[in-house]
Amino acid sequence: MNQPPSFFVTGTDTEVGKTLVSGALILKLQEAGYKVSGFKPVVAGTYIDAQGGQLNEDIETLRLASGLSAEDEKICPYVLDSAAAPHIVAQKIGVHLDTTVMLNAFQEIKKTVDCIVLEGAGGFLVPLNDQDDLGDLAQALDLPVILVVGMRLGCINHALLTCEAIQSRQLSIAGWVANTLTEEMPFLKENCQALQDRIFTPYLGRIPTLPAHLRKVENAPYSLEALRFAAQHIQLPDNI
Ligand SMILES: Nc1ncnc2c1ncn2[C@@H]1O[C@H](COP(=O)(O)OP(=O)(O)OP(=O)(O)O)[C@@H](O)[C@H]1O
Ligand SMILES: C[C@H](N)[C@H](N)CCCCCC(=O)O
Ligand SMILES: [Mg+2]
Repeated sequence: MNQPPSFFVTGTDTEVGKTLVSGALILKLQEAGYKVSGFKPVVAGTYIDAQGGQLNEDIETLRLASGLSAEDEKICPYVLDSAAAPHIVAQKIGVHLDTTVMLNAFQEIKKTVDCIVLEGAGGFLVPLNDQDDLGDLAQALDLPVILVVGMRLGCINHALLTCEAIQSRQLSIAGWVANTLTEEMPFLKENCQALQDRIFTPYLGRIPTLPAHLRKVENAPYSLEALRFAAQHIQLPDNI
């Protein structure tokens, strides 16, 4: 069996469904027979769970999808408490977000799995420190990118800008996903078509609005059921 590539999942913005799609991709790669782990280079925003543990929703979702327990491999080297731009939160507490630390953490996990689904933080050019941003990390890893488009007004421009930024770094876009954040988006079909007409990379599918019982609750990860629902509506990039 060929080794699949790892993927860098980015989005048109923060809160567009990158975690939902990353979890769904992990499930699909597992279904295809691969050992997969999620990875986050940095998270910003934690909550305290019933057992008093300090957790992050994205890490817990990726851990759940990957079938990892809390004791397993650490899938995020930087866990910051405040839900804000990571480089600002880090600076406030005197932490330098170091891309080398992220690259090393990624490579360590890579030794234990066939492939990694890395979820970015916010959009593609979110800064990590005064020099580097997430696009630099994607470039250093040289990973194919999967773009999640959160279907809301403004997403056409955001999607096209993001594609330009990815391609200007000589990275390939393995595909893009339309994620229907709300049912009420006017002209949803036309917006999807406008994107398909302008993004010349594989369209991996459209995730409908999650049914009410699958919606994510605050301070908790997505359920496996929600990730399975999303997985049913997307396909893996070709040749996997
Ligand atoms: N298809 C969908 N239907 C309904 N709600 C959705 C859908 N996709 C995402 N959401 C909601 O949008 C919010 C953001 O989703 P998610 O956490 O996956 O985004 P993200 O891009 O990973 O955000 P971040 O930048 O914080 O990592 C969540 O509250 C989630 O429940
Ligand atoms: C806290 C949030 N959920 C994300 N993890 C980080 C989003 C950073 C956005 C920064 C920006 O583009 O202005
Ligand atoms: Mg997320």
